[in-house]
Amino acid sequence: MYWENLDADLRYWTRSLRPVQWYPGHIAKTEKELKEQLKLMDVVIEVRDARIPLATSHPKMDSWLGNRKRIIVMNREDMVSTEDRNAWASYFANQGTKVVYSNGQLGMGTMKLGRMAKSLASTVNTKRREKGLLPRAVRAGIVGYPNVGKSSLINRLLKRRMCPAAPRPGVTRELKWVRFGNDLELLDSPGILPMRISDQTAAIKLAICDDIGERSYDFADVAAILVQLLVRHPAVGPEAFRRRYRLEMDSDCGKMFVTKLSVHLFNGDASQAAFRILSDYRKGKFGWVALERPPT
Ligand SMILES: Nc1nc2c(ncn2[C@@H]2O[C@H](COP(=O)(O)OP(=O)(O)OP(=O)(O)O)[C@@H](O)[C@H]2O)c(=O)[nH]1
Repeated sequence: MYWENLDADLRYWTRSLRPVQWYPGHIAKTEKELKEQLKLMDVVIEVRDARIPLATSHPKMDSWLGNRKRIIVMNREDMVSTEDRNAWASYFANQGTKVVYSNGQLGMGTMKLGRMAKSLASTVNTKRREKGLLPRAVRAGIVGYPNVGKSSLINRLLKRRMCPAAPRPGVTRELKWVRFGNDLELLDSPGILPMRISDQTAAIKLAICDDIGERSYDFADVAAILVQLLVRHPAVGPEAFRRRYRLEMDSDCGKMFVTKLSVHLFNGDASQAAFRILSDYRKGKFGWVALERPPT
């Protein structure tokens, strides 16, 4: 029931909030360049946040890819439960989509990703050989929303720090080619986002998961929605809040809880209370739970 009602609830809760919008100049520039560069790719590696695989899928990606081969990387696999992971694995398997689960921080999944990219693109060199040409390195483009872990994955694949990785969105500013052995070339790119996020439920999830610039949203609004999501979540519930903050939930209204916590711990500063709740979710203090399950 929880997952079936979630989107309708979210739409209802977000309808009166200030829209979350974030489209910094470097993202606009990237989108243009990336569209050109994608034409050169043999395979595209699309990195998503495993907690919100739908909200981190770009609406234009399918049309940019055409019939180019694609691998979906579900990064931050450590931040979801086994049930979440299994649900998405069978969803993608049913669609026939190639998926790799990974942890960009520890490097899990990166070897498999490298192997899969090379094998998916092996036809490139078969064709070249037929034409009497020498083989060339396979070109793989790594694309995805800001902060989902693209640079971390590349650094892990290469086993060295080639691309700056940081715990905030918008760090990678330029497209950058890096070589992986003799047979794979990777293109790291800054995060991309739609110019207008038409679906505000997706925008709120991006804010909760720290995949969008902090200045684009109001902490207290976003934390209030997160509380409402978690209180209803079968694996979290009000008890988790009571234990963590030693505070009773008087209702399932998130805004009221944020206010109560602010009085209890932060001299009435709602923004600080909201930030605490958001960072506790991001650190897994309510357990590792995804915010999306596959559509049924
Ligand atoms: N827990 C966890 N953290 C991760 C994982 N992958 C990356 N991170 C962290 O997430 C943050 C963002 O990672 P980056 O690699 O900078 O993300 P990016 O997609 O290149 O970001 P932009 O440069 O904004 O496009 C860093 O603090 C990483 O350490 C993961 O699988 N699990």
